[in-house]
Amino acid sequence: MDSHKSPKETVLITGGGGYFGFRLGCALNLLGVHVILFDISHPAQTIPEGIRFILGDIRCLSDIENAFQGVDVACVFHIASYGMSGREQLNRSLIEEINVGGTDNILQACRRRGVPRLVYTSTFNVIFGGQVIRNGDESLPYLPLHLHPDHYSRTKSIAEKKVLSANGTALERGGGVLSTCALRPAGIYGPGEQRHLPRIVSYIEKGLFRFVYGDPKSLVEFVHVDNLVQAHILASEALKANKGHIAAGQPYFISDGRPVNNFEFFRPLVEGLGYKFPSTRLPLTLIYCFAFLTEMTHFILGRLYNFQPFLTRTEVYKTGVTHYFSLEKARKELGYEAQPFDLQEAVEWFKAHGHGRRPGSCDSKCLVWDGLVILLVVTVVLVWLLPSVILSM
Ligand SMILES: NC(=O)c1ccc[n+]([C@@H]2O[C@H](COP(=O)([O-])OP(=O)(O)OC[C@H]3O[C@@H](n4cnc5c(N)ncnc54)[C@H](O)[C@@H]3O)[C@@H](O)[C@H]2O)c1
Repeated sequence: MDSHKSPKETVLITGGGGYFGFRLGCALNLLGVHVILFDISHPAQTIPEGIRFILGDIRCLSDIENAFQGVDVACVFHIASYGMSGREQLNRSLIEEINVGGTDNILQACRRRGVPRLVYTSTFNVIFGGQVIRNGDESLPYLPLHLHPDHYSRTKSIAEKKVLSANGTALERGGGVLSTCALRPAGIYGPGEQRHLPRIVSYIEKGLFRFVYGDPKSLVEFVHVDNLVQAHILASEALKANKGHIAAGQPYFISDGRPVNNFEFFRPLVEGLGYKFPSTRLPLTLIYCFAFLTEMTHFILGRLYNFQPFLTRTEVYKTGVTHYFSLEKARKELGYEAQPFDLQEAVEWFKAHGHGRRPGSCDSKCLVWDGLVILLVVTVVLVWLLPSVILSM
């Protein structure tokens, strides 16, 4: 953000208590921007001086209106969302209320309060739903809503369309129109990331990371949190009149620009924490069936015990099926250049927080988990084969 020309600009970040929103808020604060973080939960870290935190729910219009009281917000970064991974993925009504209803409320508040710019944090998943995509670009059509394997991706797609079609709508205060754009990030990583990495580390530590799956040549992408911060700041600038509103109404894919096999990407984390990288490779369809069974079990038992599913179908696709996108449009129109990062910082973060293999620490526990994993695989194979055996009788 151009801190020299607009040092007193105020921005509001929904989901500002979360991993990415907080990181973006801190970066903008360092640039001299006035930052308001708006979230239903407090950030995990101490809030730096100069940043204001407002506790509130995007499902509640009055909470949002209160956050806008007494300030002229120049840009909203709409980052808050729900249902991305693990057990959250299976709570359909909450996902819809937050991702769709919450986005409606934010757009309405922007128009009422005369906020001229909004950057929406979308996802690769609005396009990808398990089909192979190599170097796709923004001309690709949205995945039809009924083909989404999960409700989070479906609702992110609905919300992105709402955000982009709100571009150019009249503001009720101060004249002018609302300019909007959407950034579609790959999987986010970085030090202190709390959504994916701790889950992976806990699987490694429990000895559950005993196999990989899918084609070793399959490629996916990731984005370092600071590259994503850079992209959001550039997108906010590219919505301004002095940049010809070039980003207005536009979506952009954002990644590190380095397609990589999902499991190879995590190799430095596994080995950096002192564990052996698994050599067993299972077929993708087997794991997909297993994920399906896990989801069914959660559907039946989830009300009694809301356990964390080992993997969901969407997670199997996202990790095992090739999909990567071109950064050309983001480079040309936003000036985005991905910086080189790797998982080393994250490894150091986990070590500093007491993780890492101690000699002889997991051998007996691992035997138990090996037994359980074998049992699960056998169950899945049986459930998989049973219908065809019955049909052939
Ligand atoms: N993490 C990834 O790998 C990934 C990949 C692609 C896209 N995204 C998108 O990036 C964004 C940020 O992801 P993240 O990993 O930082 O997620 P996160 O879960 O750390 O942050 C989301 C924040 O939204 C807040 N929130 C949820 N419901 C809310 C509500 N009703 N009102 C106000 N705040 C609410 C949460 O409390 C949380 O702090 C999300 O929009 C997500 O869809 C993430």
